[in-house]
Amino acid sequence: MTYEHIKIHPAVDGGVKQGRADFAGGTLHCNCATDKVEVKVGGQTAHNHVCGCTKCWKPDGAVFSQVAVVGRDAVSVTANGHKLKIVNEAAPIQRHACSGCGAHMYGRIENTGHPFYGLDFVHTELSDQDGWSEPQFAAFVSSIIESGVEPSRMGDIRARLKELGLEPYDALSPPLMDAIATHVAKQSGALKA
Ligand SMILES: N[C@@H](CCC(=O)N[C@@H](CSCO)C(=O)NCC(=O)O)C(=O)O
Ligand SMILES: [Zn+2]
Ligand SMILES: [Zn+2]
Repeated sequence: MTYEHIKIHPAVDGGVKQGRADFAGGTLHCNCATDKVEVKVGGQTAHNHVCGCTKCWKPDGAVFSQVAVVGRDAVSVTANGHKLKIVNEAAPIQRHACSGCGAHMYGRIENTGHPFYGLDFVHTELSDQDGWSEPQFAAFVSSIIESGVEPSRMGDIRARLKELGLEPYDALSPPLMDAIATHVAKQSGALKA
């Protein structure tokens, strides 16, 4: 039995494409026909994953987003930055979206106490270049129900994610959850800083 007919995200539906260890970054463009917002990412991304949460940007028709992190110092807006608007200033991840096409160009954490402060969130499918790090797991899988996916479809969707080698989690992956908990424990004093 294959679950190939279950669509997750265009970047993985045909199989997960491996990244290149020597890839040193590239350029993202929004989906506007003209005056595209351009963002330079000056390094390879990490922790790429598909995310089912309602906050991450998904291409039309996709059930999951695909999102990775990179150091904030590596991210710069190189064209048409005037089109960018922050989706929700109050969210931990401030997503800078193109007001023309809606694509999220980068998500930035401004709270210096956040476990992931220093990392920006980017969607490397907005780049024409090959070599970006491949998605490694599926996060916030149960959250797709919040976007209207029928709960009865969850078994097939999780089976497809496993078939693609994207282990499904209902939060982030265990290493990332451990990193968050370690940060919190160091802040509270439960662990030595
Ligand atoms: N059920 C909620 C979950 C939203 C959520 O917590 N999303 C995570 C992961 S986004 C990238 O992996 C998060 O860190 N959000 C912070 C933010 O969005 O600013 C839902 O689906 O909405
Ligand atoms: Zn645009
Ligand atoms: Zn998300």
